[in-house]
Amino acid sequence: MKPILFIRTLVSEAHRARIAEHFDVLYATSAEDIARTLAESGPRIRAVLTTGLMGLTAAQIDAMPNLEVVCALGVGYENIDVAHARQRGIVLANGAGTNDACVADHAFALLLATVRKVLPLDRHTREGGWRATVDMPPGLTGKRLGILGLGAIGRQIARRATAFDMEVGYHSRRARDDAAYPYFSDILSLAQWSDILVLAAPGGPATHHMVNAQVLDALGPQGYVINVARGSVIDTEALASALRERRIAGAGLDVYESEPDAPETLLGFDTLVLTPHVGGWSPEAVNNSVQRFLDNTLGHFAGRGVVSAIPA
Ligand SMILES: NC(=O)C1=CN([C@@H]2O[C@H](COP(=O)(O)OP(=O)(O)OC[C@H]3O[C@@H](n4cnc5c(N)ncnc54)[C@H](O)[C@@H]3O)[C@@H](O)[C@H]2O)C=CC1
Ligand SMILES: O=C(O)C(=O)COP(=O)(O)O
Repeated sequence: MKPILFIRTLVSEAHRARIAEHFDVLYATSAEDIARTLAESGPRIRAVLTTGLMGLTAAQIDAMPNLEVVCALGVGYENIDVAHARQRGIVLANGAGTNDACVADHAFALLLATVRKVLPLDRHTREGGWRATVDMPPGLTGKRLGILGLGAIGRQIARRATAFDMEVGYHSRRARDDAAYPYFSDILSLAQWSDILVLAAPGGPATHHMVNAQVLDALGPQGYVINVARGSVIDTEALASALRERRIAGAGLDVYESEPDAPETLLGFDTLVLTPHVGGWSPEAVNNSVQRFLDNTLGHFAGRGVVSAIPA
């Protein structure tokens, strides 16, 4: 008999079919359907697939007394009640390293579009404008790129920046022995040094509003911020004020405090490039993440353990 898996986040039909070779799948994505599934089948569920955004609450965990393993499809797990799950002895795993290249590509897509003003120039061209009437956008060569979080994604961003002949610096919880880039012991000094600040650290309380008015002012009127991490890392109101008062030059955002909506206060700026949390979204990256989910859960049920446990 296959173990019963509850998928509580959007997963394509093709991927669900692949997963169903190994599990009996219960699939629910709306709040109502999730509540009904838990009420009807909670005790039968042995595994859950969710995401950082969709999470899993303590009450939901308690509705599944025989739950053994919870997996986040992607890397982030900020809305999974990890402490509660651990208390219950539930194994936790994520898709660490499955989408890093894709997210780094996307960070660069946002970075280039923002700094080289691609969207306003596209509009200008379609309206019959030509180059004499627009401000010259800056180039990237020789610019300083500051990275918050030199993990899997941060390193891929650093490699790409090096290929663009940019200087790279970073701030993480600690300096890394295996990275030659200059380390800054706090975000403020990194922002003071940087022309462009790229955020690639996890969400959650430790990074909440790390990028505030002071950090944006340290970046300065020629500075840019790119966020592919989590919306909570930037104080949205402080960013809106800095853009309105031109205290920074622009921003590129893939993630928001108000997901799944982009905040109203940001929609009017043409110094801003927005995408709807698609940084880890490519056929290749999603395939990797689904494969990792299978490796994790099948490893667990075969007694080998998961491949990428969420760190303690
Ligand atoms: N836009 C998107 O679609 C995606 C966003 N993400 C976000 O990016 C984050 C990072 O992903 P990975 O690089 O794969 O994870 P990772 O775990 O490999 O790297 C995280 C890095 O952040 C640093 N960090 C953690 N807490 C910190 C703190 N309080 N202050 C400073 N640095 C801190 C760590 O030291 C580490 O270097 C994920 O947690 C997720 O929130 C991840 C994938 C897709
Ligand atoms: O890997 C991550 O953390 C991501 O943000 C990717 O999105 P997802 O978790 O698949 O909703």
